[in-house]
Amino acid sequence: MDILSKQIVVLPGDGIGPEVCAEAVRVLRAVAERFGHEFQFDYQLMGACAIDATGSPLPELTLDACHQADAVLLGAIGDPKYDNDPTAPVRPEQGLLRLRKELGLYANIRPVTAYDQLLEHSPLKAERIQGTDILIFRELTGGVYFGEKGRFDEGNSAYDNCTYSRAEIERIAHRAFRAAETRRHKLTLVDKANVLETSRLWRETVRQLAPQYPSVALDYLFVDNAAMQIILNPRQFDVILTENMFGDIISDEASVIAGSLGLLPSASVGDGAALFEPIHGSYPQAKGKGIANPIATILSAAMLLDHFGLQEEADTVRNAVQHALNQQVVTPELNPATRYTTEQVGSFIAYAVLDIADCEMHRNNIRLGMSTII
Ligand SMILES: NC(=O)c1ccc[n+]([C@@H]2O[C@H](COP(=O)([O-])OP(=O)(O)OC[C@H]3O[C@@H](n4cnc5c(N)ncnc54)[C@H](O)[C@@H]3O)[C@@H](O)[C@H]2O)c1
Ligand SMILES: CC(C)[C@H](C(=O)O)[C@@H](O)C(=O)O
Ligand SMILES: [Mg+2]
Repeated sequence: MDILSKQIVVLPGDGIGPEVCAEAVRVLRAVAERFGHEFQFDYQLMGACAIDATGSPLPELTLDACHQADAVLLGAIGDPKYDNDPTAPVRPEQGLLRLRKELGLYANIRPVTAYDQLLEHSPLKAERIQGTDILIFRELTGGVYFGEKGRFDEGNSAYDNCTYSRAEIERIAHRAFRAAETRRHKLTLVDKANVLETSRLWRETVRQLAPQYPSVALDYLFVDNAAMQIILNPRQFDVILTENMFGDIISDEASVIAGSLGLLPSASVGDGAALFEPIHGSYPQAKGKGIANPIATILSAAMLLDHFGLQEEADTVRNAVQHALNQQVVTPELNPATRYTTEQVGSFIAYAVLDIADCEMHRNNIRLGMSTII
C-alpha cells in the first residue's frame, strides 16, 4: 500500500461551516489512521470570520496557503449581518468567488444521488426518484457572477453583465463529455438559448465538440423546463452541463431528490488546484445547535480522496455514509424521529471507516448516553 503525505487547507468559514468541517476532518483522520496516510490540516480564515479578523473575506495568507496546498476543504461562508445589509462594502461571498477565480476552479462537479434508505422521508414520490444518479457540471468562474456590474441613473438602475468565451465553454464541456463516457453516455446541456446570446454560444460550442465523443448522446434543455424535469423525472438525466448561475440553482433544487441540501457534496477543479465543499451555505439559523447534517461535507472529503487517487479510501468513506443511512444515524431534517447530532453522525461515520463493529458499539453508547467521540 502506498503511503501518502498530503497538505490540506481547511477553511471552516461561518455559521455551520466549522461544525460540518470538523466532522469531515474527523473522517479524514480516521482514513489516515486506517490506511497509514499522513494528512496535515492547515486551518485558515475565509468569509465573514475573515472580514471580522482582518477586514478581508480572503486574506492573502489564506490565498497563499490554498495555492500551495494539495487540496482545500471548505465548510461554508456567509453571515446574516452581510445578507441583511445590501450596502456592505465587503461581503463574505466575494472571498469565495475570488478564491474560485484565483485557483482557476472552472468546473464544479455536483453529484446527486437518491438514497434508498431515505426514499420514505422524501417529499417526492419514491417511484419517480429511486435510482437517480446525476452528475452536474456547473461552470464556476464565468458568466453573470463575474461580469461587469454596477449602478447608473443615480443608483436607481443596476446591471450585471453575462459573458462567456468559447474557450471557457470548451474546457468544461470536454470534462463533462469525458465523464459521460464513463457513465451512461448521456449529456444534457441546460441553457436558455431561446433568449440569451451566451446560451446560443454554449449550444454552438458544445454541438461542435460532440463528434469527438461519438458514444455520448447529447441533448439540450431550456433551464425552465429542466427545473421541472429534474423533479418530475430525474432518472432521465446522466450528466448535466450548465453555466454558473443555472448550475447554482438547479443543484440546490436537485438536493430535494437526495432528501436534504445537507447531503450534496462538490468538487471544484480546473487548472491544477482543487477545492471540496458541500453545496449548501452557512445555514446561520442552525449555528451551534448540532442539527446541521455533516454528510455533504464528509462526501466532499470522499471526493477529495478520489482526487488524491485514493479510490479504496474514498469508497470506504462512502460505504461508511451508507452504513449511517442504513442505521438511520442521521440528523433530524432527514428523519425527525431520530435525535442524532452533527457530531454523533460524524463520529459514527468515522468509527465505521475504522471498523464497522466499533461504530455499532459507538451507536449503543450514544443510545445509552455515554457517547465517546473520537
Ligand atoms: N458555498 C457557500 O459557502 C455558500 C453556499 C450557499 C449559500 N451561502 C451563504 O450562506 C448563507 C445562508 O444562505 P441560505 O440560507 O440561502 O442557504 P443555506 O444553504 O445556508 O441554507 C438553506 C436551507 O437549506 C437547509 N440546509 C442547508 N445546509 C444544511 C445542512 N448541512 N443540514 C441540514 N439542512 C441544511 C436548511 O433548511 C436551510 O434553511 C448566505 O450568507 C449565503 O450567501 C454560502
Ligand atoms: C455563496 C454563493 C456565492 C455560492 C454560489 O452562488 O456559487 C453558493 O450558492 C454555492 O452554491 O456555492
Ligand atoms: Mg448555491
